[in-house]
Amino acid sequence: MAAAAALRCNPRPSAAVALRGAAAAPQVGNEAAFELLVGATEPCLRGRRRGAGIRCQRSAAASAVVVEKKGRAVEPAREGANAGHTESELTVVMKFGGSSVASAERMREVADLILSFPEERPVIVLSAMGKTTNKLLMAGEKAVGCGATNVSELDELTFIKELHFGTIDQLGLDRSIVSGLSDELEQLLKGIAMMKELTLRTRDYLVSFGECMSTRIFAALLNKLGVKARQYDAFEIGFITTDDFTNADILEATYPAIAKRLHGDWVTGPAIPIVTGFLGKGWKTGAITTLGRGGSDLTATTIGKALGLREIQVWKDVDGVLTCDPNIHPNAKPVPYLTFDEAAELAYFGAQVLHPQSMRPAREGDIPVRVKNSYNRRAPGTLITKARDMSKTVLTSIVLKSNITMLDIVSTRMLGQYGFLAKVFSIFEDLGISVDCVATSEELDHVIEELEKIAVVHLLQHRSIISLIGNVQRSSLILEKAFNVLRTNGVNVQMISQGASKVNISLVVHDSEAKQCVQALHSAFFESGFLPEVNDILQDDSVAHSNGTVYRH
Ligand SMILES: Nc1ncnc2c1ncn2[C@@H]1O[C@H](COP(=O)(O)OP(=O)(O)O)[C@@H](O)[C@H]1O
Ligand SMILES: N[C@@H](CC(=O)OP(=O)(O)O)C(=O)O
Repeated sequence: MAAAAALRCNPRPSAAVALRGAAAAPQVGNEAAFELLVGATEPCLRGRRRGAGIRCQRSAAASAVVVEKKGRAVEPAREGANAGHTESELTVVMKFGGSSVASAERMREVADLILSFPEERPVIVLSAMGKTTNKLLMAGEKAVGCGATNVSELDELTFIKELHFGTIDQLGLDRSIVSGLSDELEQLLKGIAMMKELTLRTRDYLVSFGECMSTRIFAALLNKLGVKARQYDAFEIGFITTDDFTNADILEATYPAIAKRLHGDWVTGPAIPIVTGFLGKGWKTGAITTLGRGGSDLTATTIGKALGLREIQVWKDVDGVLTCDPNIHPNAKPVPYLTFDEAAELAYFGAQVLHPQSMRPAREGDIPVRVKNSYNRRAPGTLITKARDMSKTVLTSIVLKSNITMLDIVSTRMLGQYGFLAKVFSIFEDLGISVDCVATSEELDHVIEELEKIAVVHLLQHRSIISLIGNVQRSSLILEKAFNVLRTNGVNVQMISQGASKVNISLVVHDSEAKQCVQALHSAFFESGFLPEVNDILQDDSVAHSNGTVYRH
């Protein structure tokens, strides 16, 4: 597991506690300091996305800027989330994650679920079956050292073949749907074994087999059920990305390209499009890229925006976005409504339920996102929109990101605050490391070596970031309650930071105390009657959207 880092820059040795800063325009006063929170796998940097001038995780800023500059999708996409749709148009995108399509039985249920909405004309986005992506990665790692002759015997390869061919058999489909891909996969693993290396580019090609196979099987199932479906590999229909293998960003050209292809095909011969999630094509290399783990959510929202669909649905194995990770607290309960900002913040700070970049296209297209449970269709889920009534909201959700490394940086030279901060950022930039993506200790070593030329650097490992997502207009109330809980539990908070987006307060604590902290905070905020309004909201099954439309579950 890659280490993550929280970074605290203190240009004035006298400043004791680092409280926020904006990298774009550090308005730090004489006594204040500057701090960053940086994460390995997800971004946690204040100000980073707001123009910090450094490379962002997943190069998100790059593509986002292009999108914003050039505006939204072109024809035939419709304007706005609520544009009227004619019979000839696709209406929603429904994304099903790996857990939703993990077996033949699950595929049947998902087919049944889709068909239970006869009024919809959906685009379907699928992830790889179950844990296929992990197995493919493991097979690749093992292939590097096992020798070409032993590849066929790799447990992971056997598992993947059995899962997919077994599913095909149980569904009464033809094995030829994926046999070519299966052979190609084995060949690729042999190639990796011969080369004794697994590059990021090869890694993306390798994991693409998961989505390529699941979508072929599912399209064949629908066709067998008498429902016309057409399979698409995202990298063949216009998902154009940067060439940042394993973490590619979707480029602007994607929107008109996929709109043209999907809409055009639908009009000439209606068939439910079944699209591979997670995958794209690098614009320079032409090679298969992936959008980062969990990237199928982003595929779905990209399609939603491109086609100007009425709604984006992401079907998971939980009853929506919950008040915290259910693996940390069994009493985590669904959050009925969220804004795009809240959902994005939640995802950025580590809630596994949504891909960190996935809210961007939905927000830009103003398309509501509904998070639903494919195992429990009747659960209302979470509706994510541009705005919601925050008057009763205090706290929405608590997110934990563990295994963070904190860098305490104290200036040793008279560079002045601005110069010092600029230098700190440029060190990361020069090393080609995203400050929120300091992935390995080796990378950290280089950073520290450089930083030590201008500062005294303390490395504090095994830290966790606890993010309190909610109404920061009520930050005093949140902090009062949170510190009360932490004090009662004898926990020492090592850093505190409030996001510029006004929906997030982050606390850094030691890893060993983090889980217990989240549990205590969850109990205090969501289970002790402190927030009766949450229960009020749960009773209410509708919410007024900013444009006056009332959405109902
Ligand atoms: N705040 C949260 N709300 C809901 N689920 C969460 C949260 N934090 C972590 N999770 C985890 O995220 C999982 C769902 O995300 P993911 O596995 O990516 O779904 P899928 O593969 O179906 O797209 C849940 O099973 C849950 O364990
Ligand atoms: N299969 C990819 C992409 C994805 O989105 O998966 P899921 O929807 O199951 O999180 C992954 O495991 O990362």
